[in-house]
Amino acid sequence: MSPVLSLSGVTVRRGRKLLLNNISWQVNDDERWVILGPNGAGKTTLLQIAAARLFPTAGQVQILDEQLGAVDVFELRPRIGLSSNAIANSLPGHETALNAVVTAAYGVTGRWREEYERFDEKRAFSLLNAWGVGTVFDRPFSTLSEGERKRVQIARALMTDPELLLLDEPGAGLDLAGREALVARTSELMADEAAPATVLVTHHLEEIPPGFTHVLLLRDGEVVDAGPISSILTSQSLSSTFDMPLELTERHGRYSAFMKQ
Ligand SMILES: Nc1ncnc2c1ncn2[C@@H]1O[C@H](COP(=O)(O)OP(=O)(O)OP(=O)(O)O)[C@@H](O)[C@H]1O
Repeated sequence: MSPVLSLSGVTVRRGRKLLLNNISWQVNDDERWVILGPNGAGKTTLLQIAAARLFPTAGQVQILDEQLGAVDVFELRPRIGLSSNAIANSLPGHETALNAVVTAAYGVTGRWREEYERFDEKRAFSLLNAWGVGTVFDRPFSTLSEGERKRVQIARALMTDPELLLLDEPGAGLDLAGREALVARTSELMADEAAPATVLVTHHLEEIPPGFTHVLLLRDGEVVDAGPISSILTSQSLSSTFDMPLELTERHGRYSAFMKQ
């Protein structure tokens, strides 16, 4: 077990607003973390830091044994798989699903004049297949359904065989069957010993795939609690995080929560 991500006293300030306040957090290579918290809690900001796409105003960030601020982020980023709305929005809509994935190998979003190795295209295709979207490989990204896009994005995030995988709301906008398929596939990936350390941001407890080991609860840019899901995710900790009396239920490794009646 060794750390892949380590934050110490991390603060992000924009004007007078503190987006993150004095966050200390460590992710080890065999851990799968979920980040939960209300709208505006700072989840995406935290993930952007973990992805080496944002520098903190104060504090230290160590990613894959490199110190943020003292490393060339363009060398570090290919070692981190990121699936987020921001990345999806930067993918040119006319690019095919296959190109949306294969371009990750070159750290770009659109195909230009690069000569892609046959090996890369084969890997991109097999990732599309593994995520159940192999049949849409030649369709423009903009014509894909939300569920197809989300799966293409995850395939893209895995293209460079990352050591750290960051998924920002991968289930947002999916219908029930799409969500369940995504949860099942992610859970399968997490069960693979070779899978990278993973951090998943979600709004819905139903989207936590079985196999996730840890949870970080965030509120107003501060950590409410963090640690193993089995001990940290409770009705009480959720109620404090969301400032509402909530009752947590767990069944076969799946979670949900409702307002206490
Ligand atoms: N450049 C900025 N200047 C000022 N405030 C900002 C800036 N960027 C983000 N914020 C604010 O920081 C807070 C945290 O944003 P962030 O997107 O990290 O939250 P989140 O937990 O991911 O929210 P959501 O669940 O709604 O996606 C929000 O209140 C947001 O409005």
